[in-house]
Parts: sequence; structure tokens; C-alpha cells
Amino acid sequence: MSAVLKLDGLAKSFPVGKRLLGAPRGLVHAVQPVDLVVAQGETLGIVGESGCGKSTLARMLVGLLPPSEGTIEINGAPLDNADPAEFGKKIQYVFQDPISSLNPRKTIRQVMEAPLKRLHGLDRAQREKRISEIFASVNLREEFLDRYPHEFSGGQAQRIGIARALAAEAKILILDEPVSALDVSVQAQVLNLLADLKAKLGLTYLFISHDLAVVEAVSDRVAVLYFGSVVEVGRAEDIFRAPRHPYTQLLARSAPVVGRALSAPEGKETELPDPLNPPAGCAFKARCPRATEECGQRVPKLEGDAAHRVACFHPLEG
Ligand SMILES: Nc1ncnc2c1ncn2[C@@H]1O[C@H](COP(=O)(O)OP(=O)(O)OP(=O)(O)O)[C@@H](O)[C@H]1O
Repeated sequence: MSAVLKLDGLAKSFPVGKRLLGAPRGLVHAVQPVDLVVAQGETLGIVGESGCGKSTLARMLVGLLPPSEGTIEINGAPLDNADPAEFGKKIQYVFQDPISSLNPRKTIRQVMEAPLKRLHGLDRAQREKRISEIFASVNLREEFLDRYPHEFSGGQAQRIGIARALAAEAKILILDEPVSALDVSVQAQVLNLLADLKAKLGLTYLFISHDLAVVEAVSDRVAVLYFGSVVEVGRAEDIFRAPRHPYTQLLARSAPVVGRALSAPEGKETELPDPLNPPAGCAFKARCPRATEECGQRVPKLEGDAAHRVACFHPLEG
């Protein structure tokens, strides 16, 4: 497996309750040190409930947030946080709601031209040619180029979001809930388009979603996030059919229907722990049917073979 993306101890904490002078009142550990390797051409799904750190992880990966710790490597070279253009050529972000991520006063042509000028220094004729090619590849008509973001339906807007990401010529796309805001019929079209583009252009995807059915359908492997940590990672079919972490099992049971959002699973407690006062030991123990005293004493490490790793002292048989 050739690793195209490698995260080493990548973590983010936010100081909260900052006083004018002096130290903050506390730290929210939004993402605890994460180690992950993504292979060339792979789709890695990232699932977890609201608040588990998905967006924070995604924003670090595209250089929108500096990590507190750890490194991001692409093809063996660490990314330099101080050089956003370099980031942009390697990793791009596709937002859940592309319309609100676009400047409402810019035409789609201006939106598309920006990365071609800034990242690749193309002249006008080269830009026009490239935009035509990209628009054809995402099945958008060129007459759309002179319109403004609000003039598009959800599905068209998401194609524009994808087209903009492709303009940077990055080979890794972070897809953050890319179809969650779309009707189910349009979701399928956008997912098919993403699959075609991946095959044609040799892309690698990180697909973030709280919709387990979608993640299962598109992912080769899946990482399950809980309270800022990866608690299980493995092949998609193993994660959903033979989960080893009790949290993954609860998730899989709580979202059996296509398109159904991942709701807080039923357990002893349904709340995530307080991020300002994280519990000792395993963060899932208060909700876990298998918890023992040991779980309150130490934090379980992500262990297992390369194909399937789980952070649990009492994993299921799978
Ligand atoms: N700028 C910030 N300052 C303080 N805390 C933050 C900040 N951004 C995120 N957090 C906290 O970090 C944790 C992870 O948030 P994050 O938005 O990454 O989760 P998420 O899984 O993407 O949730 P959602 O699906 O609701 O977007 C949460 O406890 C959140 O409150």
C-alpha cells in the first residue's frame, strides 16, 4: 500500500474562557492525537456523532486550522502550515454547503479562475481551456460560468464545489458531508460523479459524514471517531458488519436505514462527555455496556493488525 496521506499524532485543542491577561480557563481537546494512513486511490470514511471532532480534523487537513501537535505528510513530505498555496495544490476541501462557502458577489467563472491564477499561474487562454475541461468533467454547462452562486440548485452547487476543488489539481479531496444537504435522488448523482472522478483522475478521498449508509457505500476503509479520538479503523465491511468497538456497534445498530442520520445511540447515557472536563480512562465508558473498572483507569490505545484496529479493553469478537 503506498501511503499518500499520513497523519502522525495530529491533535487540536482550543483555549476557552480566555481572559484579557493570563492563561485561558481551560482547553477543549477537539481532536486527540490521531495517527492514520490513507493509501493512494482509497476512500477513507470518517464517521462520528456531532461534536466528535470531524470538522476540526478536516480543517486541519486543508490548512484552515493549524494543528496543536503532530504532522501531516503527503507522499512522504510534511506539509508546511506556513505555505497555504502548497497545501492547496495537494489537498482540497469540498464543503457540505458550497453556496455559503462561495463569495456571493463573484461569478462562478471568477471562483474557478482564482485557484488557476493563484496556484498555477495560468494565463487567460489556459484558464479558459482548463475551466471548460473541468466543467465538462463534472457535467456542468459552460453558460453557468457567468452566473452567481445563489442561482443554483443544491446538486448543481455541489458540482460547482467539486469543480472548484478540481481546479487546484490536488489529488486528495476532503469531502465534508458532501451530500448531506441534498435530496436522496441528487445524492446518488453526486456520489456517482465522485466515484467517476476518482477513477478517472486517480484521486484519494477522505469522506466525512454522519450518515452511516452513505459512508458504507462509498468507503474502502472507515475510521470511527469518538470524543476526538479514533476508536476503531478497518475495512468498511468489517466496521459495519463485524464491529469490534462497542461504540461502533451502537452506531451501526442505531442507523440501519439508508439515508438515516446517525443519532445518538442508546446506551446507559446518551451525552458525550464534557470536553472541558474529560473523564479519566476511556471516554466511552459511561455509555458502554461492557465497561469495567479498568476502563476508568487508563485510556485504551488503538491496537490490532494493520487491517483492523480498535481502542478498547473489552472489544467484541467482530
Ligand atoms: N473554535 C472552537 N473553540 C472551542 N471549541 C471548539 C471550537 N471548534 C470546535 N470546538 C469543540 O471541539 C469539539 C469538536 O468539534 P467539531 O466541530 O470538530 O465536531 P464535529 O464532529 O465536526 O461536529 P458537527 O458534526 O456538529 O460539525 C466540540 O466539543 C466543539 O465544541
